[in-house]
Amino acid sequence: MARNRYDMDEVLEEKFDINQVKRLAKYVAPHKTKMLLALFLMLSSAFLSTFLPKFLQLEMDVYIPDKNITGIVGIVLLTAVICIYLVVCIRLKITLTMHVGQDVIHQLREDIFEKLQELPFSYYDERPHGKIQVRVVNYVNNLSDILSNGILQTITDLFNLLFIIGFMFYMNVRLTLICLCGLPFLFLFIVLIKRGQRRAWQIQSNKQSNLNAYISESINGIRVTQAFVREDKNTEIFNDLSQNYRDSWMHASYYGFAMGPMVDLISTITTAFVYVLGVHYIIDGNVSGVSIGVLIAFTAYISRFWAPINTIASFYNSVVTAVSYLERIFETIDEPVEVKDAKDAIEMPAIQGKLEFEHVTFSYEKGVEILKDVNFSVEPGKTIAFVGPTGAGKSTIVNLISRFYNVDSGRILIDGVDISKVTLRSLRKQMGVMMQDSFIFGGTIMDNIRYGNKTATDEEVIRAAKTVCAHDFIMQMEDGYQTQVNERGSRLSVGQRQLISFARALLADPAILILDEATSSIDTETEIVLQEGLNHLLKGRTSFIIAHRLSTIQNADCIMYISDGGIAEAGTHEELLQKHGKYYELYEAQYKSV
Ligand SMILES: Nc1ncnc2c1ncn2[C@@H]1O[C@H](COP(=O)(O)OP(=O)(O)OP(=O)(O)O)[C@@H](O)[C@H]1O
Repeated sequence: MARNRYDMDEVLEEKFDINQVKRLAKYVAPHKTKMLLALFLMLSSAFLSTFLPKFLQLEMDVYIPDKNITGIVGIVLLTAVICIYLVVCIRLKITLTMHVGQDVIHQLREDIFEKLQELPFSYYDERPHGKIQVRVVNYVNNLSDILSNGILQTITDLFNLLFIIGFMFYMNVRLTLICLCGLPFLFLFIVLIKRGQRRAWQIQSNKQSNLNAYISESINGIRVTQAFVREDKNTEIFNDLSQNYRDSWMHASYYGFAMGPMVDLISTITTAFVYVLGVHYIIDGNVSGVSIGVLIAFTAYISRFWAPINTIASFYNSVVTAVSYLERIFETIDEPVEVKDAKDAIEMPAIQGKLEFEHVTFSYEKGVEILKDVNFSVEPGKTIAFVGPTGAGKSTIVNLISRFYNVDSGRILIDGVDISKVTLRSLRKQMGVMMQDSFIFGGTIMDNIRYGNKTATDEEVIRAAKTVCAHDFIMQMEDGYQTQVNERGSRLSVGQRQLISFARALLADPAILILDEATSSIDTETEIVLQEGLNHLLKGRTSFIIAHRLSTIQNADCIMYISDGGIAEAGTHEELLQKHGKYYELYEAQYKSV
């Protein structure tokens, strides 16, 4: 898939796919008891309420002319009981549907988040994070309305409509047929606007996604923005995106807005016809069975007839809107996980630490090979350093060891086992990875270090922190290890964040340790002390260290110089210096610059 940006719309599905709605129905299915109860309440109240105009007609045509006080009081009492029942039903129904709606939304959100947890790096490489967020939060929230109320209300309204049509036929067939004449016009209108309406809502969801992507990007990059005084330009971009969102929303809403007036227009015309013909029939002398009472009751039914049609039409609008969100939600849930356990994947046995790259070729994007036919072998317990120019592929190699990406061809073996044949969990559990981006999560420093080893005791956490020389600065903070830090660790220096991530990687007690620029922002003095602790700790573990500062890796068992998609040179520090090759040049350049 081509990479997406905040100003690029995502590809839209062509056809309205009813399966999206069916899938949503599956989420509702586990709540069928509550839904059925709510449906019963709604149907029973709908059924009972259809009697009210009939009672009115009886009063007008029979009990009042006959001065039948008992009849009048009876009808009033019955009406009151029905009204109380209706009120109770409505309250109960709202509570039930609200619960179901929110439970379904919760489940959808859980599923989408669970999926996001397993999607590989490549998924996140391809799109702005704001576009992912919008699916989990906004799109799912937008379903709330249809789920909480829409489905049941529509079913009820359909039944309501049937009851009302039944009563209308019972009261007068001719007037009912006149009334029904309006419906084909409404259907025709719906068919005519359907395509445009759907597209409009899809576009609106895209614009919302773009806006969200830009907000997220702007928040993450706010420091750079302010440093480069780009606030005005960013506000301009934001305004454009926001304006696009607004316009697309308005455009899509017009379709919905058009529906109401259309129903009103058709209902007004048909009601006018009913009045004209009704009065005509009354004047004609009740030949068609139309009395004044019948006409009054009938017009009451007409207003009840169009009300559910209006709700059904607006439900239809909501479904069209919801499908444009559902497409995106289910697209994420269905996203194929490229990096996943093979069907017959085995558990990775306890790692001894031998690692082999056999003819490994890898590209992030088709046709752009970053690693070409890479071969090397590492014995257990050895420390390997990768050095080389920026963008050469050092991080890529270590990312492949943890299988964050699949290789295009070739194999990576640990202790002779192809890592694509073992479960990701059993593989990664035995690795400690410290990436370039020392991400800090919101919470305490203790939680952050314990992130990869939930069962580690406080003492173990402190020991890891001491090993990486983080203990002193942590103890200087107001609450020591219990000090709260924000997401990304905004109150910590970059070096402090690195030390915390370092401690986190060590605490996992990994058989294979990967340190990608682990100490790049740490002062030289601390680094020397850290190095001592580290040397002790690296004993017995296979470790891969990426470093630009060559002083950090001089003691490595093997240094590999990565360039041009492969290993240009490999050997110990001394061997490579004697070679007078690229490593030598790099070392000389650094040495001279000191
Ligand atoms: N997620 C990605 N999608 C596409 N290309 C990528 C991605 N990550 C890295 N690359 C490209 O792959 C190449 C190797 O990147 P890599 O991060 O492995 O380099 P590196 O040697 O670790 O660089 P540095 O020393 O700057 O960290 C670079 O040209 C980079 O542009």
